[in-house]
Amino acid sequence: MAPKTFKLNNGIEMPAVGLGTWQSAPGEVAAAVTAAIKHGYKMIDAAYCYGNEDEVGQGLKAAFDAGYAKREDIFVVTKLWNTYSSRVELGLDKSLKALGLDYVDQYLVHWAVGMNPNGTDDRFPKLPNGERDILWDHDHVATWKALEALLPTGKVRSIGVCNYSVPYLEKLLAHAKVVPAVNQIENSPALRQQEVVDFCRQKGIHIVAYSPLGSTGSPLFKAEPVLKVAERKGASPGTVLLSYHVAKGSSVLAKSVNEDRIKSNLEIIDLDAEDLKILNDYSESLEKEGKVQRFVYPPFGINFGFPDKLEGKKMPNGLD
Ligand SMILES: NC(=O)C1=CN([C@@H]2O[C@H](COP(=O)(O)OP(=O)(O)OC[C@H]3O[C@@H](n4cnc5c(N)ncnc54)[C@H](OP(=O)(O)O)[C@@H]3O)[C@@H](O)[C@H]2O)C=CC1
Ligand SMILES: O=C[C@H](O)[C@@H](O)[C@@H](O)[C@H](O)C(=O)O
Repeated sequence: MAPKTFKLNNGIEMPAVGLGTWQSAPGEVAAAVTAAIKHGYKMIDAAYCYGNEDEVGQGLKAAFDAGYAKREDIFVVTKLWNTYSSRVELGLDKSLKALGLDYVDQYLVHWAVGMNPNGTDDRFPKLPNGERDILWDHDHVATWKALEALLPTGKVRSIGVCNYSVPYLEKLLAHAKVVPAVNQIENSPALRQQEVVDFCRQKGIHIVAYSPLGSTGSPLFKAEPVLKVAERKGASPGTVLLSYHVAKGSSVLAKSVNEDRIKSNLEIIDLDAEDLKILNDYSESLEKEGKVQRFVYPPFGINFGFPDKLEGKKMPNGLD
């Protein structure tokens, strides 16, 4: 049977499946969180930058008040936004306040980026030319050290990163006292990211797959190999796309604000070697043809070191 949790490198258990909340509209996300917990979700993924942590918090409270779960049964993840990269505890405190919680189960660096804390906007400061107001001398290792310092406060049970490629991880690990518990990355059969997945496995960093369904407006539900596995299993394409990660030993986050889809996304099935071969062959063919699909790549103008995106942009911190 597919595992329901995975043990992190600090010994705590992380659920295999979580509800995503990015782009979940105000007025919808609280109900989505409550419905998810009612139907058995044990993990909710949030972020300061999503601008909806207060509603996520309302959804959590409603679920706890209704007796669907207790606080300690739900693994709550949130993320440090780039304008707080040098004000880490403040960033966490703002998230905790919005969520109405006194601790989160996991706190993540959202991107290895610093953005101007005194710019035109709290989340997305811009330069007069419209570009993002990036701190080019930002040291992501210093931000990580500030996350490490949060552990003794009891306000976070685990810490990790998102969107870290191998070169960024190598630099981080050379200075880290605490190995990140997870690397939350975009991952799907259309973006297998084998290099960073293998590296993380070697280092004991658990992979959490985001945009597993291909994010908003996804073409993956119609991809022929996904449909083939769905037919073999008598399951929906969504179930195949989510079960694929759990079969590979990763956790997976699926966003929905629709109660039926929220419910169905919790159905994880066992994929066998033949199913995984069909999906892996699909990934390999996309890689060979240079057709891998990365659905989430915000316009930071930074080279994050992912092999499919080495487009000559600057890397901060002398990485290039
Ligand atoms: N760390 C990071 O930088 C990032 C983290 N994330 C996290 O990962 C989560 C998931 O990724 P996300 O990019 O949202 O995309 P997903 O791959 O989860 O896809 C979400 C989209 O698929 C639709 N959908 C959901 N379930 C089904 C289903 N069973 N059948 C058909 N359509 C479905 C949703 O619409 P509807 O709501 O109408 O059902 C929505 O449009 C995010 O919400 C966020 O929490 C995501 C991106 C980056
Ligand atoms: O978590 C989801 C994504 O990383 C999202 O936070 C970013 O894409 C953000 O909207 C941005 O534009 O930088």
